[in-house]
Amino acid sequence: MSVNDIYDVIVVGAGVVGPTIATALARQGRRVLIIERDWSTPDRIVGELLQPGGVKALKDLGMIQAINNIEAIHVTGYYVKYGGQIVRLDYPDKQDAMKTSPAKLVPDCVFDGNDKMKSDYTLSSKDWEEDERVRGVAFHNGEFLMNLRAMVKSEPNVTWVEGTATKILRDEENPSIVTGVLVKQNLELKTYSAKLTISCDGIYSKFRKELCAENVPVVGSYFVGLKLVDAKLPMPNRGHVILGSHAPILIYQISPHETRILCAYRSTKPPSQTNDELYNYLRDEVLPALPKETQPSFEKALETRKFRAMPNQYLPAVKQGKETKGLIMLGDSLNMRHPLTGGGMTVGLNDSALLAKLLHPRYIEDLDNHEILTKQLSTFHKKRKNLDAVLNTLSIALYTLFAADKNALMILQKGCFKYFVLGGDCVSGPIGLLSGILPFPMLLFNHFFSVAFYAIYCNFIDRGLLGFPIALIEAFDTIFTAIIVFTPYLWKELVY
Ligand SMILES: Cc1cc2nc3c(=O)[nH]c(=O)nc-3n(C[C@H](O)[C@H](O)[C@H](O)COP(=O)(O)OP(=O)(O)OC[C@H]3O[C@@H](n4cnc5c(N)ncnc54)[C@H](O)[C@@H]3O)c2cc1C
Repeated sequence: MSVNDIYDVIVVGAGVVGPTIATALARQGRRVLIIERDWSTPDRIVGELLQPGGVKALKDLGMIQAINNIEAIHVTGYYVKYGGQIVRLDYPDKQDAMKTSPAKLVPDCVFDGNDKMKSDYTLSSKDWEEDERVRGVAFHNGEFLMNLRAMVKSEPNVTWVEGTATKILRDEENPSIVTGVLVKQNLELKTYSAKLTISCDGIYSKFRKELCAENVPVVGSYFVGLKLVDAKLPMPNRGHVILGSHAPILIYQISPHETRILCAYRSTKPPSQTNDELYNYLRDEVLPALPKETQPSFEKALETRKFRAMPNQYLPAVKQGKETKGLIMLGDSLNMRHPLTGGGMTVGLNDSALLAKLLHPRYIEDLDNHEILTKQLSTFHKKRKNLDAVLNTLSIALYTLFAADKNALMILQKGCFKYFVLGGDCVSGPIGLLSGILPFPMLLFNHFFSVAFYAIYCNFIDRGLLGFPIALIEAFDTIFTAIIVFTPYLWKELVY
């Protein structure tokens, strides 16, 4: 075992979030070590659609170039299909986005490296700049990551190593203080020390239990991913959401020839591929629900039987810096939500931008000043809440409605679609919330319960005069269900 230099910061994990916080802190003059177990291009089905709120955070971090030269596809909103009906949801106006930027959480802080973000931004073509609406972007997750990694590696204050962090090291005299990590590099164990360790080790984080052993992720369902080749989509440059009696299906183009399809699977256990259950579900329930023009590419993908499943987990964030000092969780190791709304990277990148601002040397000169660090982490916990409460609660609530498996949820699902059909604020509000542009929990509350009451109203109309008594009973059940699927999550997100 060898003892290496002491760094200001160790970042564990070079996925989506790790390189951004490492780069931001290095640009503030900190000496940063970033540890990743595998620097080669990952091939994953996660993190392929970045919402406009995430694009903005990436700009804020001075790393917008990471979406360059990867044949990324710009995204202008959503296409939602419910049975035979279709509704188009456009992302919000840029003007609204300017007024409500989540990146303005700490308005008076500017990155030292801000100038770097002006150059070479392929998607900031005239077309992009002149579009009056904000945009999202879809890409190969692996290629996006490789751009982020190239950027962090090029920072003069950054040292990078390939190895697996195996243990968090604590001060012998005061074990509440984290002093670094033990890393397995080839077959050797190395000790790296730092004033601050930031763990961005993702969904299966080894280290989140160091902060709070009781806060464990809950698997709600699975997503099964397939890659479609040269798929025809009814509305290109949009995320496609297909609703019906099946669990929700998501489709978005990730490169000129490839399109991702994620099919939700209502199970808390991974779907077995050893029998035909999954194949039959995809063939019998998913295929007929898809838009006609998309079906041929799906059929081809189905025949390859190359299905990849990922768990959809929920994990509320805990307050950091109190009991364990010198260790911060960021990204999926801190907080997870349902991927249906594609909010994970937006939360992670906004958290990264906010944390970097709060750790700027003008606020905390020495990162081992635990008193100030605890204060800044408390501010971090408070300031991240608005955006994160919106994206996390919305993801869980929408999934519950869209994967409806009981009558009250089906009423809510139908009502939600009909609410979108109304247009105006009934679209701009929800899509502004989902895109990470409107970080207002009360707005989410208003829209959610407007959907619930509208769903009840629509159900009364559908049932007619004769069905009034049934509709009345269903009204109580629906409002009760709406409260149960929504308020505990919003409460957890805002209060803890
Ligand atoms: C099915 C699915 C689809 C999703 N789709 C989207 C989407 O379209 N849009 C969106 O915004 N979000 C999406 N998400 C969420 C998104 O992928 C995550 O929020 C995001 O990747 C989190 O970034 P991260 O850096 O925290 O973790 P990751 O990106 O997973 O990075 C973790 C990194 O840490 C490394 N690592 C782990 N342990 C160690 C260790 N011990 N030592 C060294 N290195 C280590 C890993 O190799 C990896 O590189 C999806 C999630 C799922 C499950």
